[in-house]
Amino acid sequence: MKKHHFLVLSLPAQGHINPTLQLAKNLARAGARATFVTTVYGLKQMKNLPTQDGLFYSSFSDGYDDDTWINSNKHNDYFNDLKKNGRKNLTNLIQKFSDEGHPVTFLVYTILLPWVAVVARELHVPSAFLVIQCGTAFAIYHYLFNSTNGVYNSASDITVTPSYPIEFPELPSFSFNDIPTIVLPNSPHSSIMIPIMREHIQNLENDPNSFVLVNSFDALEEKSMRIIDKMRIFSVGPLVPSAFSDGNDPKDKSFGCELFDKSGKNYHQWLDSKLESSVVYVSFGSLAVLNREQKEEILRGLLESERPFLWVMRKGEEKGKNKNFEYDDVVNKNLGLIVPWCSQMEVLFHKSIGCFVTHCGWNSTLESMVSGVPIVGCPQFSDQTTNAKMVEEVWGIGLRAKEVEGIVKREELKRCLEILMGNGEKGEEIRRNVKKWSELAVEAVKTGGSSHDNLKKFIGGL
Ligand SMILES: O=c1ccn([C@@H]2O[C@H](COP(=O)(O)OP(=O)(O)O[C@H]3O[C@H](CO)[C@@H](O)[C@H](O)[C@H]3O)[C@@H](O)[C@H]2O)c(=O)[nH]1
Repeated sequence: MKKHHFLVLSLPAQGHINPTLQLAKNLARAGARATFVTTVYGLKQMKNLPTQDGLFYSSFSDGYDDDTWINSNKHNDYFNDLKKNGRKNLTNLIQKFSDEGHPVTFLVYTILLPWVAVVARELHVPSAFLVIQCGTAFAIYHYLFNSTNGVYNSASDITVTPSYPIEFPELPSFSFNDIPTIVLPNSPHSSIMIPIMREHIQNLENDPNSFVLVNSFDALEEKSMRIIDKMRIFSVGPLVPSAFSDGNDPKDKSFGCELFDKSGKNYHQWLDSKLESSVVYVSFGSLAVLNREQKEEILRGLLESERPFLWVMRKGEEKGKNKNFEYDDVVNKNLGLIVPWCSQMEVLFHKSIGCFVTHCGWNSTLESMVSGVPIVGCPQFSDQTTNAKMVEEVWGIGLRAKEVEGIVKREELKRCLEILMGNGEKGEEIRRNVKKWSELAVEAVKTGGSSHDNLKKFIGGL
């Protein structure tokens, strides 16, 4: 079999790096050469990178070598510069690899980098879009942007409102509230994301040398994947460290790159002191910022539900504009533990964890599923709304908390926790589903499982 050299590209956001780097590790483990590539600034932030045979790192300049795009409030300018600088600098990087005797044979790129497909086409290198959201979100993007009958298929108008709900065979209806917010007209991100998603779908339609890799698995989303014809799609997930999934590489215990400082607090010891399945784990990922009212309601709900909790509040979130937040009270009275960051996979696998209150970022959703922990979904933006719907209505592994004027109130949180962690029938049914999906997820990535075989087929067919 031809020895491939994959460049696997991601922007430096935690939720993007984790699955992308994991795919690079899996490709290297399958015998290929895999180079994980991000921006110059991003690579500088990535400390203690995992080492593995066949795994390498590199970077290209987006023109912002001393800062991160996430801090910039001029996202439109950033994405224009990224495209311009990225195309030129990635082309140079590919030439450099060729000069050094490691020609690039395949490009894999993530959601914010659609122009990589153009570089691939120009250089006659095949490429794949790695979908790091759920396959159903991708099916929705395809529905909206495909050039045959997509609502947004014309290059200009992004103010058109598609008619909702969207109906797909064998899936529940997707109303306005269930669609990834990034493609809703007038959402804060739509002026950037609608053109990006259109570009992705149309690049894939126009390039016979293109593939789609999805961080999902066949049993979980085959109905959604069936909606899209004429694309070569391989589900290769869940992309989580091997020690937590297929077990083939017990040393692979973490994604391997954390952009946030972990706590000095010993949350492991704290978790060890708690009863089995008694702790509520709360985290809203690496990007979402909750407003003060929402934090108060979650805090009240947790305290009133009288269950111990471990809450990830990224640095700065607990202070500043949230002055009245009773952070110190919680810490001083040892009611729960608030940490600025943690090893989420390890936490989810800890026997004391009984439930995950999450924004339903796709990584958190999959990680919770693999670990067998039921979910209270409190989606904030992007694909999180779609994920929360699937969690509740399709996979039955949790509940989507209901909002009142955009806020999940304390009573609602208490209600969800009581269902998921109490003794009622509904909770038992959800816990049974969680166990089922956890087993199926692990089965998919084990040798001979669908995702394992899909990756082999994908590499073997190139
Ligand atoms: O204390 C923490 C908190 C999080 N994580 C990890 O950080 C990642 C967070 O990813 P995700 O749950 O997907 O959330 P976001 O960081 O918000 O991810 C962005 O990217 C995802 C992938 O495209 C989207 O699904 C989300 O909506 C989008 O907000 C996960 O792997 C977690 O394990 C930690 O390791 N420690």
